[in-house]
Order: sequence, then structure tokens, then C-alpha cells
Amino acid sequence: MPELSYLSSARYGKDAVRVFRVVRDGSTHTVVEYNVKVLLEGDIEISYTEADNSVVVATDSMKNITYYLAKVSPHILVPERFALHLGLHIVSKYAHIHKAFVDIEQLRWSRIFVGKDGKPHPYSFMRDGDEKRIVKAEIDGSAGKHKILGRISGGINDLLVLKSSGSSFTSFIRDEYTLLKEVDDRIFSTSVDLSYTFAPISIPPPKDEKKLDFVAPALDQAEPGSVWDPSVLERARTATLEIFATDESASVQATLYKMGQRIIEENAGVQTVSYELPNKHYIPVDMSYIGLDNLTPAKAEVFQPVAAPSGLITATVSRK
Ligand SMILES: O=c1[nH]c(=O)c2[nH]c(=O)[nH]c2[nH]1
Repeated sequence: MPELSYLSSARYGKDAVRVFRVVRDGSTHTVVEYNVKVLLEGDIEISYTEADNSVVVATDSMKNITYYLAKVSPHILVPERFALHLGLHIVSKYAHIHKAFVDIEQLRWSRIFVGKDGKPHPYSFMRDGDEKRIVKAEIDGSAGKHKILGRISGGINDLLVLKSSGSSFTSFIRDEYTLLKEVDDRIFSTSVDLSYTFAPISIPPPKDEKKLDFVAPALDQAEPGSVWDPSVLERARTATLEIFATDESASVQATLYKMGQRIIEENAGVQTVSYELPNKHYIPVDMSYIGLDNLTPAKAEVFQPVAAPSGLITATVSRK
């Protein structure tokens, strides 16, 4: 009987490794909290097809490696660098593992400011919002362990914004399915998911026996707008918020495009910018039954926030 199937792809690892790290500089502390996902590809087929675990780096070991690097890596505070360091270590250490995919979600811990003059407290922090910083790193040693490539994307998830004016939606297709009225003023609210990619970088292999070396440009000497530049995230976030706030929005689509254009303009190393923008509808409540106008845009003051359904507007803006 010929076999009817084969293993066409395989990737495995540990998800949701929760890591919190304190970096102490005297009595001033800096903290990060990450949710890390590490997945591996390589010569691992027989673990699926022949129940042979001799090729398996246990996912428990991947968790332990994540904690070990969180302790010893000098790059722990910059998630792009930490993701590369972690992936590089694994791909360099295990001959049969050719690719590592390291995704990091960073939760917000912002410093608390205290007193009349608002002094930054040395070791107290607050969770100011559900927004997450996102990094996806692919560490690719499939062309050889001396030709390792890194592909990085960064971004933001769950940045919730709303504007109560400066948004219209008119001139769309009207046919037998159309109920929506044209509006020259409406509420625009979205939860921004943003990701941007850089061109692949080549990563020097570690020279030490334990495969722990990872050489990266100093933070203050990184080429502006490059994958090594720690300010790209903040510029992309500012661009997103400023365009959202100031654009006289003709649609979510048109505003999204302007956001993407500005990030490409401001960051020389960014190749593509992708957004997923749900259009979180706020519906004016009809009060005509009680003699009140709450429907004409200028008179609309009471809205029903509607969780679902929402629009969902997505696009990628790419450098030419
Ligand atoms: O900005 C918008 N884009 C759409 O495509 C759309 N469709 C819709 O019903 N409302 C909106 N708003």
C-alpha cells in the first residue's frame, strides 16, 4: 500500500513564556515584561514520522534557554536585540536546527512620577494601557551556520484610540444593499495593530564555545531608521497617533495609508508597514421618538459603542 501522505512542514516550540527582568543601576531600576514564543524548524521530521525523539530539543529546554538568556544577555531591554540573541544562540548551538522564530510581546510598565515636580521614581512602575510592543524575529541558518540571516519586524498591538470629530465617510457605493447614511462628521475609533519590516540582516556567528556571543551596534551609534535603531518604535507610534489625530479622515483606508507613508518616510530602513485597523463603530442613538434630534451629525451626542461587528481595514504600504 503506497503512503498517501507526507510531512510537508513542521515547526515546534514553547509559547507564552512569561519573563520579567529587573536591570539595576544602583538604586535606579529598569524593568521589562515579555511574553515570548520560540518555535524551531530543522531536521526534526523523524520526531513526527517515526516517533524518534532523538532530534527533539525539549520545549522545556527552550523555556530554560529563554530564562538563561534573560539573565545573561546584555540585550534584554531591547526586545528586537533580545529576540535575535535568543534565536542566534539556539540556531548556533544545535547543528540540526536551521531556523528559529522568536516572537516577543512586551507589556507596558511605565515609570511612576511622584511629587509636585513629577520626579521619576527609581523603582515604581504602572501598567498604563493594554498596548503591547511586538517583535517577530526569524533567525535563518539554513544556508549554513556561518551565513545566518535575521529577519525582523517590529510594531504595536492593541493601541486603542478615538477621535470625536475630524472623520467623514461619504461617496461610497449606493445600491440595493446600502443602509448606511453619508456622514461628514462621525466618531472614529480603532485598536491599532501595526507592524513594520526591515531588510534581512546578516548576523555574525558566535565565536565562543558556548555560542553566546552576539555583537550588535551600540544603541547610540545605530544607523537612524535601521533595525538597530531603538527609536523606530517611538517614531512609528508618534506618526500613528499624530496622523490619527490630525488627519481630516475621508475613511479608515485613507488615514491608514497616510500613517504608512509617514513611517516609511521617517525610517530609512523600514521596507513595509502593515496596519490592521478595526473600525469600532459608535452608533448615534435615535431619540426622535421622544422629540430629540440625536442623529444629525452636529446634534449627535449620545452614542452606542458597538463591539461587533466592526469594520476591519488592513493594508501594507511598501517602500518603492
Ligand atoms: O472608513 C470607513 N471605511 C469603510 O470601508 C466603511 N464601510 C462602512 O460601512 N463604514 C466605513 N468606514
